[in-house]
Amino acid sequence: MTATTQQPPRYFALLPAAGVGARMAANGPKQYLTVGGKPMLRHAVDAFRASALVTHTYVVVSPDDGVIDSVLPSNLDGVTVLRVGGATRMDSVLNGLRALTGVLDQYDLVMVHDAARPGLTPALIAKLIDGVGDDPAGGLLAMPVVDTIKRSAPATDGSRTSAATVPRDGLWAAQTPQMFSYGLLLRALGSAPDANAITDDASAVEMLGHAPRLIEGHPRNLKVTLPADIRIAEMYLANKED
Ligand SMILES: Nc1ccn([C@@H]2O[C@H](COP(=O)(O)OP(=O)(O)OP(=O)(O)O)[C@@H](O)[C@H]2O)c(=O)n1
Ligand SMILES: C[C@](O)(CO)[C@H](O)COP(=O)(O)O
Repeated sequence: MTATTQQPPRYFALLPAAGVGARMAANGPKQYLTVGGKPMLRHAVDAFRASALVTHTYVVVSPDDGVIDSVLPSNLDGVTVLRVGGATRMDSVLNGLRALTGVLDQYDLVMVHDAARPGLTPALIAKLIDGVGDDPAGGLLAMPVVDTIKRSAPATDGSRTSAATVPRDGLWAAQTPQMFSYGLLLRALGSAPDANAITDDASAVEMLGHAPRLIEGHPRNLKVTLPADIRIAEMYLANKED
């Protein structure tokens, strides 16, 4: 009888960083805004570089990006830039995965993380990896919803009214990283019907009938979306314990 050997899992990071930051309305893409002393994208990349669990980090930028070389010099250990960004977040992630054909194995685990979440830490990366374990459906960081949730309706004067209160039981707000095997994520995003309707990776995996695990994240891992979020992110970045 021959003994079978099982390889330990390999973990990779893939950061979509090809957005324009329309809601931030800054002078350029928000992932390059300085928060807590360095570009937002650099914080996110450095969290993966600081994690002993992560083999390599890939960053997806627009083909015509003129800033990335100054933020991630080509001699930076453990990081590769892929100039294959697309029109939507889903397109950028899918293009990045396709560019890694032959580089990643279908069982390799890929953590997709927004460049616009600078508060990620190696401890949160380890918590996700530990929480998902060997679940073939993968999983994601997320936060249980704590506010009372309202469904709005338009008022005659153009403002909004509260039409109903939606039970918040069981509602979680998705964060990233979201981690899946390379093969599953490629299949899920490759078969998803509408790139504009897929706002995160887990939703494409759910469409294949899988139920990814929810692992509680942390408020410090907020996505910087609106101008006011910059100050909140800086508050967390100033305090490594949060
Ligand atoms: N075509 C796109 C759109 C988004 N992203 C990335 O996806 C992440 C999360 O998206 P979001 O916060 O929506 O970023 P933007 O699309 O830049 O912001 P906005 O929707 O306000 O334009 C960001 O790191 C962003 O750079 C991407 O790689 N490619
Ligand atoms: C992936 C994500 O960060 C999870 O919260 C989010 O879905 C990004 O897209 P959004 O359009 O900014 O909600």
